[in-house]
Amino acid sequence: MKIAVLPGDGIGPEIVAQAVKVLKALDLDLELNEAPIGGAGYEAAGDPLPAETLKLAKEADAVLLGAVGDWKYDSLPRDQRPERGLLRIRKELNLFANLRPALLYPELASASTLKPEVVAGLDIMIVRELTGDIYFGQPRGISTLENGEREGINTMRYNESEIRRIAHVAFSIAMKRNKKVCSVDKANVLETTELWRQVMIEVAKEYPEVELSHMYVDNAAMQLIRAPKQFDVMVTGNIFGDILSDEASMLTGSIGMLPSASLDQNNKGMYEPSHGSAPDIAGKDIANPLATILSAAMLLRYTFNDEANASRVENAVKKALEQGYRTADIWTEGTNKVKCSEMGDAVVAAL
Ligand SMILES: NC(=O)c1ccc[n+]([C@@H]2O[C@H](COP(=O)([O-])OP(=O)(O)OC[C@H]3O[C@@H](n4cnc5c(N)ncnc54)[C@H](O)[C@@H]3O)[C@@H](O)[C@H]2O)c1
Ligand SMILES: CC(C)[C@H](C(=O)O)[C@@H](O)C(=O)O
Ligand SMILES: [Mg+2]
Repeated sequence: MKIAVLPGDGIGPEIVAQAVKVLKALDLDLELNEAPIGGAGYEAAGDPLPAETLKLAKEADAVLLGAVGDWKYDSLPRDQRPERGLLRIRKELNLFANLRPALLYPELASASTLKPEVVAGLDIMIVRELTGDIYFGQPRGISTLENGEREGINTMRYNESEIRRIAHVAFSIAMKRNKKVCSVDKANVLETTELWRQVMIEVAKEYPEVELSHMYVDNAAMQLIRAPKQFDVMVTGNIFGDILSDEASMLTGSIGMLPSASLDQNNKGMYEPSHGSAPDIAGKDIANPLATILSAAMLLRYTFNDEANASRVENAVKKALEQGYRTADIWTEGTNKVKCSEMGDAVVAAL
């Protein structure tokens, strides 16, 4: 198994080290190759996605990524900023399907800011389209108008085939779950998402067993907090999925619990936590590494088809939580507050 390991910035190196520790403890035939991305790529090669890093990622079966970004790069030209490196690698590898499972481990019911009964038993799969939408649409930029005023522009854009392929991913996943897909759009206002809705309805005909519903994104944001367990699979575009997945992470106790898989048509994938580089807590060994460890489990499941080891890692996470280990973000009275590296050790010990 050839894995490109891209720790990135901020807490990236700390959390990726824990996931690597867990993967190594599994006794698999692993070839791990590390390379810089994001701010680390800019420092090393003047490019947030250095050519060497991209080559390594393309040659690997899968990519394990930490996070990118730091405030100190915010004044760089946009193409040199860390986030652009992440967007480019997603596009270059054609990782159009971003799976973000929001699953509540029962031990963390009281770590959520919502009432335990609202979140108990939560198990939502957010399917976010990842290589289209306003993130990539042209034209974009900031220009100066004739009257001297500046104008910022981004273009929300989806073509039919992009919507169709993410719809198939969502419906196929729903077939293995509770057979419910909620498509989230803003079809009452935006033509892009009016087309999104039309294509969802067309594709749904190929999956007669799956119940398709539609929800406007503003209502979806509210429903996720009001009654999150009504959802099974949620499918949505890039920007709405970015926002709703951060929101959903809090249902699981912390943003530090939400893993992700970004897949191409052949399940080659990049695996990363849904959260960012958390510059506010970087370098202190206090970040929650579980989202990254759970992303490594997704790597085993989706790219290597190794359900046994994927479940082994997930069960070890569950056991570590049952044993009372908690990083600061999920700590509650009566549990054992541990550092990031100690949480990694606890998961390894529970394998
Ligand atoms: N996929 C990615 O690489 C990714 C995702 C989101 C944001 N970013 C970037 O990260 C930087 C910081 O962005 P932000 O502050 O808006 O979002 P963030 O997700 O980095 O942090 C938001 C808050 O959540 C906390 N947090 C995040 N991950 C945590 C973890 N594992 N354990 C404990 N607490 C955690 C942080 O301390 C912070 O208070 C920016 O440069 C942004 O562009 C990168
Ligand atoms: C850092 C940023 C480019 C990224 C995104 O918006 O996709 C992040 O927020 C995420 O959710 O992975
Ligand atoms: Mg995000």
